[in-house]
Amino acid sequence: MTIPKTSAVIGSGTMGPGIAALLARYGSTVRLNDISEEALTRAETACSGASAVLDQLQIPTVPGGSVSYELDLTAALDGADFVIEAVPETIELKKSVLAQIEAAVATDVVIATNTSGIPITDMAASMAHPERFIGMHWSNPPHLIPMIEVIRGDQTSTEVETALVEIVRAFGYEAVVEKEIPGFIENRVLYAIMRECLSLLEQGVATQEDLDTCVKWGIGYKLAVIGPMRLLDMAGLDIYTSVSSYLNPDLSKESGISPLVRELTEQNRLGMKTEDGMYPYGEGDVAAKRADILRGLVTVRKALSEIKPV
Ligand SMILES: NC(=O)C1=CN([C@@H]2O[C@H](COP(=O)(O)OP(=O)(O)OC[C@H]3O[C@@H](n4cnc5c(N)ncnc54)[C@H](O)[C@@H]3O)[C@@H](O)[C@H]2O)C=CC1
Ligand SMILES: Cc1ncc(C(=O)O)c(C(=O)O)c1O
Repeated sequence: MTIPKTSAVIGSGTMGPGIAALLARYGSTVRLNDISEEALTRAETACSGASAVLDQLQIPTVPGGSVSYELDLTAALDGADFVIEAVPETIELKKSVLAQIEAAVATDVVIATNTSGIPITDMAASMAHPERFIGMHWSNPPHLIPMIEVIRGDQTSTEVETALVEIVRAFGYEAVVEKEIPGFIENRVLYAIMRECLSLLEQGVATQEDLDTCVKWGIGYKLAVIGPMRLLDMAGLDIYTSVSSYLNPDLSKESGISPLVRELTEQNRLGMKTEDGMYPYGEGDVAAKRADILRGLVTVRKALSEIKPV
């Protein structure tokens, strides 16, 4: 399967609209579904924004693609060749939505989940046809970050994995096919970074601004060009051995949720979505920051497409 003729994206919050816009750009007829009419209204703006970004990246439009916004789940799923689930990250909700999806599509329709790291096998436990269910972990923003993790559950068929890799590559994206482990690869590494940053912030060793500046320029910039395994060879494994001998024992071992994040979440200070989180946001700040982020990601994506990261 290359790009599916008809797709359904279930959940149109942070991730759904960008996923839908990319599928449509490549010619799929996409139905974007949500239980919230307000979310679907916001999604129309988000999809237009994502499409404008794809224009900036000069991604050609394959004729025939479209996005429609469907409050009714059965209507959204009617005749779908491919379904992506992108509802909130709780396994009970995902299982419930998967059951509804299975009831509405043919038994051979591929159902992919955008879970950030819930084991696919666990999610598939109550499915009638787990062989067609697979992890398809996009990174935010999905229409810009050209790498998707593909994760089989223990009953996912190899044909479905092959079909999904074909779809990912049809977007010109990197497909990383992985073993099933909580958090997969990307989030295990990302959350190790976040854990250490939050620990340094909680200890008063660094401010949010210090952490963002140091990680962006000292790590992110470098790792955008040089992968961490290649960087080990560049630095020298002897250096890594010396440094990790004293540093690894000193790194954060926090196994729970960061106390600071827990406190902010309990205060409903969730970040941009509530205009207050790690940073405060005044009038217009969120829109301005989002625009800056998109501008930066487009610029870097274009620059990186000039080279082949090592
Ligand atoms: N936000 C992020 O940076 C990333 C999130 N993910 C994963 O993608 C999934 C979605 O995440 P977000 O888009 O951030 O969540 P979100 O909370 O922004 O959006 C979820 C949407 O699902 C809708 N929804 C809830 N129950 C539903 C149902 N029964 N049927 C249809 N829609 C329903 C909500 O109304 C909401 O609009 C999660 O599994 C998350 O872990 C993956 C990569 C990145
Ligand atoms: C904080 C955070 N958590 C999860 C994810 C994900 O990839 O699932 C991301 C992301 O950048 O996509 C993230 O920033």
